[in-house]
Amino acid sequence: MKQIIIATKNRGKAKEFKEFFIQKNIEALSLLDIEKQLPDVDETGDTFEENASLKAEEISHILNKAVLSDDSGLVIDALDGRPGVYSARYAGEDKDDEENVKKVLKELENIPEHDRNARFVCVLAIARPEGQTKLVRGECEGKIALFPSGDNGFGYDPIFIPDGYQQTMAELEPEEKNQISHRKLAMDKLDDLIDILF
Ligand SMILES: O=c1nc[nH]c2c1ncn2[C@H]1C[C@H](O)[C@@H](COP(=O)(O)OP(=O)(O)OP(=O)(O)O)O1
Ligand SMILES: [Mg+2]
Repeated sequence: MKQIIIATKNRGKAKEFKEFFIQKNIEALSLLDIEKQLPDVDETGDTFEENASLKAEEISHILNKAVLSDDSGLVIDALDGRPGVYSARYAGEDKDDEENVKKVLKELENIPEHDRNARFVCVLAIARPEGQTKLVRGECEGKIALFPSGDNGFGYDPIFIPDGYQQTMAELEPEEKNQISHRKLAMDKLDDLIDILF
């Protein structure tokens, strides 16, 4: 089977990519599956595109192979777009999904339902030892719930209600999330580019 490397150390993302790629008969290996010790890439960019490029390019350079990376996060209108590119470290560098969720809910404490619009954003980058990095973006619109519910998924899933649904992403079955998510929408745009990985 063909294999691709996903430049991520996030277990939740890695699981979703394995599911997406297995449907294309491709095995997705994350940095958690690789013996070689790889650095945590500094995500110093101001945009998802910059950070996705940084991660893909650094890991591609070290492994001397084409790799795919994912930079993603939650953009909340009432918070002027925060946590945005800071989503993973919103409550501090020792990131913890639960603390991040708590901080967002606290900041939205007095915000009524109609002002809780948000979107999940996912930018995927393909970097190769030679050739320009390619980027695609997917977005999933929704609202921030008043309190967390559900045990599926990861990150901010327990507080994100996608448009058209009454449940949070964490209450959806993984298969349902994977049909509507920002990551799925970005994956769909990757289809035309995927051959450059091999
Ligand atoms: O589908 C999602 N459902 C819920 N939350 C999500 C999702 N997608 C991204 N998120 C949140 C998790 C994390 O707080 C941030 C990503 O940060 P981001 O730097 O891209 O990933 P990360 O540091 O966890 O792993 P890595 O950089 O190794 O890929 O957005
Ligand atoms: Mg990260």
